Amino acid sequence: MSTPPPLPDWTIADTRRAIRVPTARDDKYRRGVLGIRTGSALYPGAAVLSVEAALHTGVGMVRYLGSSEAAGYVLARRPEAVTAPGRIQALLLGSGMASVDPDGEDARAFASALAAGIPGVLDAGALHLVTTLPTANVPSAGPVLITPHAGELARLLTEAHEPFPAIPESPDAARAWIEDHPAQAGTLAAERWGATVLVKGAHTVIVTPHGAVTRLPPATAWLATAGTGDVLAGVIAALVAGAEATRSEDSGRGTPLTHDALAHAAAAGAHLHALAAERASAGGPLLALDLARALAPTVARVLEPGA
Ligand SMILES: NC(=O)C1=CN([C@@H]2O[C@H](COP(=O)(O)OP(=O)(O)OC[C@H]3O[C@@H](n4cnc5c(N)ncnc54)[C@H](O)[C@@H]3O)[C@@H](O)[C@H]2O)[C@@H](O)CC1
Ligand SMILES: Nc1ncnc2c1ncn2[C@@H]1O[C@H](COP(=O)(O)OP(=O)(O)O)[C@@H](O)[C@H]1O
Repeated sequence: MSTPPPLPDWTIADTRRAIRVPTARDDKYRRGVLGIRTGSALYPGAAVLSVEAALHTGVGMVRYLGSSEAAGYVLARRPEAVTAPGRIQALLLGSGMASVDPDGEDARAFASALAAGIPGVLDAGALHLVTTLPTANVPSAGPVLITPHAGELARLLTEAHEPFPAIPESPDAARAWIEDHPAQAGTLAAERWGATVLVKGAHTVIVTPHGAVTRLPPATAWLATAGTGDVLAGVIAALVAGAEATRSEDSGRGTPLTHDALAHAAAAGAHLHALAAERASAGGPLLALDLARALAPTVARVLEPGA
């Protein structure tokens, strides 16, 4: 296959445009509410990290709708999170979860959010749901973003019902190929499953189903530590909730967020994550929770005139 055309380099101004800055007319609901289904008895920390990241990126409210085991940790750390169900502008599913049952409650909740036109983000244990989404070809459905690392994308591509000829059969060889060709691998998945794909790693790229590719500048390799991907999912999902809040204010129901807008939020989220990593690391080791806390001053810095 041919290499998709790269877009121009990503800039601070591009990231700034993805941040929904509150105005005097806003309240917490108008700013956007993010639903989060992350964490599990096995990985409760991932729930804390994704919620922390979303709140520090800036969102009107987080509804934490994940496991009751993880909810206790989330609320102990962040009483700002609300566990009551209700309206949301975006839904994040999968960080810190073992393989999500396609017929279970989490998958059903995700599918009904999409059917209602709400954008969705799939991470970690929920990535495989992208292969069976009932709304993949429904124009009024919310668009889906998936955020795999090379190993997770290798599993998706090698286990696909209809094989991909370009992809080596063994998951290890496929992973190595994806690390060398993240844009091509992301394009295969995006075109096959009608989702926007963010391939994370040393070279993060975002691909839309119609083949637009965004490449992020390289981030610090101190990011290669447990929990930073859970933070990334929370950052991006918060920006998606803000984008959906703006879209619904401007256009109402019936015209869901476009994949271009979803990809823009994903790239801006990855950029904020990389800038916050610089701040949290300062040239040394960084911890995922400190990365999440560094997001608020990073957003402020990006919004400064002339940044
Ligand atoms: N604090 C938390 O709660 C965290 C939760 N996490 C969650 O953990 C789940 C699994 O994520 P992963 O990225 O680990 O999943 P992966 O499936 O990418 O990683 C597991 C793979 O790594 C291999 N592996 C494990 N230990 C290894 C070692 N010491 N040396 C070499 N290979 C090794 C395993 O054999 C397996 O193939 C996700 O749901 C994720 O969200 C992670 O984000 C880490 C932090
Ligand atoms: N070598 C690296 N250089 C720069 N960024 C990296 C590197 N390795 C990982 N990252 C980033 O760190 C994060 C790791 O995510 P992930 O693998 O899902 O970790 P976890 O599952 O522990 O949360 C991603 O944002 C990824 O882009």
